[in-house]
Amino acid sequence: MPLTPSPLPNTSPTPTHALKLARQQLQDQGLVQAGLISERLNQSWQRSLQHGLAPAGRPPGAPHASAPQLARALEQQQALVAHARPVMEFLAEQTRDTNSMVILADAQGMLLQALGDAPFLDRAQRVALRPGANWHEQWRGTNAIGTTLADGAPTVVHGGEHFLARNGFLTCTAAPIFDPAGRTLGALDISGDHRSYHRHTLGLVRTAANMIEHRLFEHQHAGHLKLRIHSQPEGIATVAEGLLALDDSGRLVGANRQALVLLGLLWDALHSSAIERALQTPLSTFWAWARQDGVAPRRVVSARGQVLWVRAEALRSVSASVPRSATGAQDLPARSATRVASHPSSDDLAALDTGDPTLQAAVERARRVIDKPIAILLQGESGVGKEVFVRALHASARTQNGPLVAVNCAAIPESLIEAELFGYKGGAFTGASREGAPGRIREANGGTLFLDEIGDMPLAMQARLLRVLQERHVTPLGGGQPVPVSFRLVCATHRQLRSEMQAGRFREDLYYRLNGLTLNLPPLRERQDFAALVALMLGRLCPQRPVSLAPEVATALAAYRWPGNLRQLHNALQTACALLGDDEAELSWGHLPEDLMDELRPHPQGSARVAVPPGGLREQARHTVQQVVQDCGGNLSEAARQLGISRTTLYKRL
Ligand SMILES: Nc1ncnc2c1ncn2[C@@H]1O[C@H](COP(=O)(O)OP(=O)(O)OP(=O)(O)O)[C@@H](O)[C@H]1O
Repeated sequence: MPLTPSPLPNTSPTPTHALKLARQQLQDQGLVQAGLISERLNQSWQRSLQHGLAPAGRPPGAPHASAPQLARALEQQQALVAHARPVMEFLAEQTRDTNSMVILADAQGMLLQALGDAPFLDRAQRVALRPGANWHEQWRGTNAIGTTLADGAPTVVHGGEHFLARNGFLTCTAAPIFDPAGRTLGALDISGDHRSYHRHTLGLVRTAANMIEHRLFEHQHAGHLKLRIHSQPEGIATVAEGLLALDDSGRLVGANRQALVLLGLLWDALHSSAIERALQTPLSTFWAWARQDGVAPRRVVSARGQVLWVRAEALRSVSASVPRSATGAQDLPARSATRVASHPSSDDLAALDTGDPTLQAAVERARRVIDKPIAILLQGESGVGKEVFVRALHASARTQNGPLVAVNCAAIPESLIEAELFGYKGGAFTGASREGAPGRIREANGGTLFLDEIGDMPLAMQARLLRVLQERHVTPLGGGQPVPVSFRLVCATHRQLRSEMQAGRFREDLYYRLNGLTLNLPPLRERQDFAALVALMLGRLCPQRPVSLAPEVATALAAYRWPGNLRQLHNALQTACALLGDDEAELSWGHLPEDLMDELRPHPQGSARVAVPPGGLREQARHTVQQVVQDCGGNLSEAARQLGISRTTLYKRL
């Protein structure tokens, strides 16, 4: 899905004589001479020809959804329709008495809703400009909705620019609508009689599509820390602002296009980019700003060196939707905007404590050394939450509040690790940039240096790191003056570092330098706070309403061995929440990822295991659903009732 640069919209109609000539060439030769019409229009005409359409023909068998099919599409796009509706009404009001209508289409080009002037609606009906009709380019050739969806960019298609001559009485302007993960949800369009063309319509439609994206973003990321960004303080809280949503570790989990453009990122930055890098500001600072409601925007500098203004918001308290801990021991810690920063029982470290004694002890011990010059070594299996722990530790510290700089020692090629850590002078080695680089250790000055997977650091590098830790100076590759550095050091590994040392793979002197305090984080199967953890995760994943596990699923999950630890649990719950119908509040077997479900489903007692049905559980479930729908004569409500699932879940299954 394109973000930028996107194809330029046609901002003004093609001059009449050029358009006439171009249509003639299209009709006679199927090709239009370059320069006569815009390149984008030409490409769309060519696509229309490739779809087998003829300019003078009728749309061949364009699908029109039946009433139940339309109802199902509206249900599937509930959030889009609900958030678009007020914006559409506003647009319809603005364009009243202009012989036009406002249309919402889904990502496949099916018209979902239409509002507009009655006389024009009559005429529009005749070219099937009504809910249920499909305006994908495949069926109608060049048209604003179809072409916008094809190009992922706003479009004006005026009069004879429509591929089908029969649509030449229209002027149409559409803009795409994206969700906060960059997926195309649909398109918003204003269509009218070609005499009602107005060049400001494009701006109006783009702004309206933006407003819908804003509403969807606020809805979807109500539970996350949100950043509103703009290049000017006055741009904050306008439709022009950029929006970013962050997870607990400061990773981007949602954005709008403006934010990505401001940061110079693409959609694939979601779930991989850390805000601390993108805006060069520690996550703890954003949390601190978020706690101070109503504060003026703050100035930050992006990784590209651009000055930006930020307002941080975290208005909702997770505890509001999280049920009481199943252990009954305590309320789950809240991550809320009203948290008092200096109170240890309500900081990020305290929030990790959901009742497991081993983890509780680790939190307590970490708290004692957090503001002292003592290196911390975290050990634990993959996915137990070592990185999450380090981020909480950094955010909860009172000293060394500078940046948290994380380096994954296993992910950097051995040949680059030295330059990455210690920096280099310009031109120090082949491929080095002319300006040189300060290195990650210097970047962590005044903050925390987190060396993840330290057990994978090559021996030669271990010697250099030891020197830096002893001398508290870094000397860049290629020479230069040693630079003094001061940082909190936290290392993590999924290996047992002592065994690595005994096997000769890890330097003994470095080992003793790193483990001022060693903390072992427990694997999930050994934790005693499973129910509380699940409740906490569900509260974050499904912030709009309380969601819980069906009792038999809760029992099976609690007994499972979780080889991927918290990461695996989080991912399983995330999938389950995504499959949850809007009217469901309980996660049952059918919501779990299939591979996990197959492992968890209880087998009958005794040594004889149940015979697996041909094709496995998935095939059996599919067969059962189809059979019941057939038995109910296609009545989906009745079938859903008999199957004991919601209609939404049934649609998804089908
Ligand atoms: N305390 C927690 N609360 C909620 N979710 C958590 C918690 N700790 C970890 N997770 C989930 O588990 C995922 C993995 O955590 P993290 O990256 O910290 O593990 P890790 O031990 O560093 O893993 P690895 O050794 O593979 O790097 C997180 O992205 C998050 O989804």
